[in-house]
Amino acid sequence: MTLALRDPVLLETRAFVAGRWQAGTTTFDVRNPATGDLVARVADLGVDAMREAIDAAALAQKDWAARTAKERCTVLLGWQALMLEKADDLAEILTAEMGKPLAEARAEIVYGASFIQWFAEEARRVYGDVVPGHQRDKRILVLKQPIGVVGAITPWNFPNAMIARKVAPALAAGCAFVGRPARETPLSALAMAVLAERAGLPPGLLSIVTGTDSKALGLELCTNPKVRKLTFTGSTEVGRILMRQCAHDIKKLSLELGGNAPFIVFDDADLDAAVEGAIIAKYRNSGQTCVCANRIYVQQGVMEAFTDKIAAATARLEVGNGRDPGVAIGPLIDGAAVEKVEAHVEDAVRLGARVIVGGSRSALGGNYFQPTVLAGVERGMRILEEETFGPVAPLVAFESEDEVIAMANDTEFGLASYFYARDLGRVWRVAEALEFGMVGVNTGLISTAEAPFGGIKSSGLGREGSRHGIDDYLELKYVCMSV
Ligand SMILES: NC(=O)C1=CN([C@@H]2O[C@H](COP(=O)(O)OP(=O)(O)OC[C@H]3O[C@@H](n4cnc5c(N)ncnc54)[C@H](OP(=O)(O)O)[C@@H]3O)[C@@H](O)[C@H]2O)C=CC1
Ligand SMILES: O=C(O)[C@H](O)CS(=O)(=O)O
Repeated sequence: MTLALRDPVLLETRAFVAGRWQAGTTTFDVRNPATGDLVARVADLGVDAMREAIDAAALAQKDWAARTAKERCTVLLGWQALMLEKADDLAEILTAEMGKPLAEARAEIVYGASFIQWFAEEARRVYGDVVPGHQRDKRILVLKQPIGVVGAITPWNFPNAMIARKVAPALAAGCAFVGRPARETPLSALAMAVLAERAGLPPGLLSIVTGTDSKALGLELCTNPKVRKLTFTGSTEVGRILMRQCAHDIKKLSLELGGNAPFIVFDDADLDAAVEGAIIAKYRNSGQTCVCANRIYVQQGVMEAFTDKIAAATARLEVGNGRDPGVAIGPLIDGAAVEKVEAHVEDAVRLGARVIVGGSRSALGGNYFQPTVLAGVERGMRILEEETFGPVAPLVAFESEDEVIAMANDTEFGLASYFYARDLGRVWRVAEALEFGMVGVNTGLISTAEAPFGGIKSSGLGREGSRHGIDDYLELKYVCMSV
């Protein structure tokens, strides 16, 4: 498969390790989820390369931290500008390796670049404190200093933005960064590294180590004492493994894990707005985001009207190759993902749910699944208990506010949640009662660099974005000065 890139150099297949492009001795295939076509063969590196990257990062970080915040800001803004300038090429690469519709891929590039801009600006506002002394001869200072070398492990569903959301605060804070992208989607991260080098990031400060042995590469990041922080986005199951592996060194951790977002439609909602929000919250990235609406609760009095509207809107979603104009639902990442979605639908139907739209694999075959609306979904069905990570909207009826709050909170996860209502008292009560890190009120799209993205309970630790996001890459130092 040949990509039509204006800047073909961006399709880099070597790993970026310690300031050098390394081809390694073996490669692994990256295939297009839409067609199965080979996109590229990428360097398959191992633990030796990871150690080399970490060693180089530790050296480069000292000088980077010694630069002024304005100097770091300037380099990062140059990188951001290059990402935007090359957005079309970066989107082509992203869609080829991950499958999302081209318009969504381009939006992801802009989203990723917004984190680099945001934290470039935040770099210059990392303020410490001067505290009134506790004794006449004491002066108290609080310094904020970069934590050091940061390791990152990122998933396939946002192969640009999940790197950007981590590397931006890390570099802005004065840290160094060693990233290991998912085997399915390494090309977006490598293209970002090409642009980082062009932007003037010092050699060794940023490494992207590609390889199929995710366990060994991850273990090195977790256990190498030079790595002072690990940031991970992916499943809760893997997050637990990484957390255990980091325990020996007491590494600082940021974990963006799984979700099971409720989407609640009250009887005082603007139903057309609620349907628009549900379509975005459910079907963005073909349902493969951790903040997708996984459960849709509709108050009984508006269930029929809402079902008709969301069914009509879902039926209009075109399924196909993400490169084709007008496609809203691309392929899922692989066959296992399709099998999981299919199993959730089959389980729900077996237990009494009704298919209103879709309900099975697309006639296109391969990794395509029809956007689906299920009615009559009830507790005990897998589709409510587990994260589907696919284009299926399960509708659950409820009667009262208290009932739906209890159902919405009845999950180990606590990442995103959404509800539509217009009564002011209800909006306050529900927003405060939902046990999630993020609440969308009358909107189905909440992710932005300005806001703290993250969850509670089994959805993870820490926040990415906002003025809070850089704190996870800093250490506080208390200086008590006797004068
Ligand atoms: N909270 C959030 O922002 C997000 C959460 N997620 C969650 O992740 C899941 C889907 O994404 P998915 O990529 O399949 O998640 P996984 O957790 O399977 O994989 C995420 C990353 O971890 C790597 N990995 C897997 N096992 C290990 C290990 N033992 N040690 C080190 N690294 C490992 C993978 O590499 P490889 O693929 O090469 O094995 C990949 O790069 C869903 O639950 C979703 O909710 C996903 C994205 C965002
Ligand atoms: O990985 C994800 O699912 C992203 O965090 C979703 S978002 O940031 O694009 O909303």
